[in-house]
Amino acid sequence: MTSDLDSFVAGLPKAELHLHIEGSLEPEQMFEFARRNRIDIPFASVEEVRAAYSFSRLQDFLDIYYQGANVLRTEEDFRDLARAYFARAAADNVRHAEIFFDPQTHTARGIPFGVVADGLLAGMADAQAEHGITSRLILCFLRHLEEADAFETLEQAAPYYDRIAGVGLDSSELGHPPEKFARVFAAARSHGLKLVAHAGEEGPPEYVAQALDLLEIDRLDHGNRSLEDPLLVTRLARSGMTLTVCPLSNLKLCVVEDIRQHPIERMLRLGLRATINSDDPAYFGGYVNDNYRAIAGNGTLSAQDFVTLARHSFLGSFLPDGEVSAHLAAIDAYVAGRGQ
Ligand code: HPA
Ligand SMILES: [Zn+2]
Repeated sequence: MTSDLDSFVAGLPKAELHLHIEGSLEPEQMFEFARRNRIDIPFASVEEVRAAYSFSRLQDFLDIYYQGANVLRTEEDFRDLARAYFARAAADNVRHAEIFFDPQTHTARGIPFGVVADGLLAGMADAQAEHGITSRLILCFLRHLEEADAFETLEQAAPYYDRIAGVGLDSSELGHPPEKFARVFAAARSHGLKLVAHAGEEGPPEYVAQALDLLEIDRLDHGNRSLEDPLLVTRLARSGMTLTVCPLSNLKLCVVEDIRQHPIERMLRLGLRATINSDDPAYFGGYVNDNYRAIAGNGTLSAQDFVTLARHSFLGSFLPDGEVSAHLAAIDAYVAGRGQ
C-alpha cells in the first residue's frame, strides 16, 4: 500500500548523484545486447540472472557487475543503456543526474574510450530532449588497477574534458586507499575537473580522511564509516561536504544488516549533508524512489526530512548556482502544492 508519505516522497523533485551507469543494466537488456552483439552469456533466463544477485560483500557484486558489462560493445549499446536509465529516473521525478562510468572496464576489452563516452553523451542529450533531465558525466577510475592505468585513462579522456564534469574512484575499496591516486586526482584537478571518491563504504574512516586530505574531493561517495570517528563527522558537517548515500546498496552489500539500522537518520541529525541515491539499481533492487521508499518505511524520517534530503541532492550537485536555486524553488512549489 502506498502511504501519503510515500507518494509525497515519490513526487519530490530530486537529483541523483551516485549512479553507476553500468549498474543500471537490467537483465532483460543484458539479454538484448547479448543477442544483438552475438555474445554468449552464462545465464539461461532473466530469473537465473536475478537469482545470481545475492552478495555478502562488495567484491561479490563487483565480480558479477564486471561480467555483466561484457555485453556492452557499441556506441548504440551505451546510448540505449543511458536512455533506459533516464526513462526510469524521469519516472521517479529525478530532474538532474550525475552519472558515473567505468571506462577501464571497457577499454580493457578493446572498446575505445570514445565509443563509451560518445554513446553515453548521446543518451544524455536524448534524456534532456525527451524528459527535460539535465545530467553530467563522471569518469571513475578502478582503484584495484594501478596508478599508471588511471593516468592512461585520464589521457584518453582529454578530448572530452569539456564534456566530463569530474573524476571519481570506485571498485574494491579495501587494500586500495585513496592515497594510491593522489597524483592522478591532482592532475584531474589541473584540467578543471571536479573530484569525488568512494570512501568509507567498506573501508575505514582513515580512507575518508585520505580522500579529503590527499585527493581534496568535492563530494564523498557513501562515507558510512565516517560515523565511527566523531572528529571526522564534525569536519564533514562543518565543511558542508555532500555524502552520496545508497541505502539499498548498503543493504545488499551487507554494509548494514537491516534497513532499520541504516544510518541516514543519524547522518541528518549530525548535520551531515546526506543524499539518497541508487548506486547500481539493476543489481540492488531499485531506483532512486525505491531507495527513498525503503528509508520512509522505517518511519523515523518526516516529510520535512525528505525535503531536506531532496534539497541536499541539488545543493551537492555540480550545477551552477542559478540552476540549483531554480530546483530548490521547484521543491518549495511542490511542497506548497501538496499542502505540507
Ligand atoms: O558501490 C560501489 N562501490 C564500489 N565500486 C562500485 N562500482 C559500482 N558500484 C560500486
Ligand atoms: Zn557506487
